Amino acid sequence: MTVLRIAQAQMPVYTDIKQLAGVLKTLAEQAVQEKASFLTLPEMFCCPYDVSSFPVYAEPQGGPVWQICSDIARSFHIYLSAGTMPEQDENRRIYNTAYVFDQDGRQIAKHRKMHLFDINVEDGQYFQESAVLTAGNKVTTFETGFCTMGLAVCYDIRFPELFRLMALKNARVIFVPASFNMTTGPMHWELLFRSQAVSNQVFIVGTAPARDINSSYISWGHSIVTDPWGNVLSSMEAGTELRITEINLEECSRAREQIPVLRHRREDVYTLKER
Ligand SMILES: O=C(O)CCC(=O)C(=O)O
Repeated sequence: MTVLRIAQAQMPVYTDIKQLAGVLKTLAEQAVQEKASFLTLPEMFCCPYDVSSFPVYAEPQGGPVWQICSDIARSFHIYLSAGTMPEQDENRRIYNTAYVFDQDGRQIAKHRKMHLFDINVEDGQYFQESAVLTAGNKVTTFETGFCTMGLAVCYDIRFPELFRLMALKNARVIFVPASFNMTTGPMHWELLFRSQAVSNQVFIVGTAPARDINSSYISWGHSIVTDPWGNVLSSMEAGTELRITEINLEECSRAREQIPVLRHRREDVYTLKER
């Protein structure tokens, strides 16, 4: 099948697990009514985006929020890109982790944010994820009934090598749960999504939390879908919204045939390899 419908939930952060379960159920119901095959959630949809909160809300893979997501995917028979949540491993290390579940509720992908968000912009945003988080070290692609897809988290979008490696593994759609801010959002959000999409001739689906001006970190919102030609197919404002976007996977092949940049790489001069 070449056409697929993606439902993106730009939603507030819910820390109460019962409330979260109810909201996700409603979102999944609406997504299914709209004939979407995928539902996507934002970065840290179940935990304030704040270094002091990550250890408080961290759970192991298979924990309560993970279980709710798996149940939602299975009950509504929908693929779920379950944003990210703080994940704690057996050594008490904490990661910013994205999971994807298939329509039977099985986990089919897991990506631990590979590039930690440590920035300090003069008169703007400061953040130091590395104060509490550990970086992942795997490039993540996975198979679906539609095509190979990829997964990255927010700041990862600034690293063209990662996106090129996913494209070389034949990813045609890349999910990016993300939460840019009021400094870097207006400057770089759309530019980065468009540039990674056009350079690698992939669809990129960026899903952000709804803006909450009372939180310590204010989300830019603007959840987005970009296509393999670098077009913006969908772009939200900052508020809560469930947005459906239809994508035609044929566009990936068309872009790659007509402007064959992946084939034109000069591997005799430079190489990019995954360790
Ligand atoms: O790269 C940026 O400007 C924002 C990144 C970010 O907010 C994040 O990684 O959570």
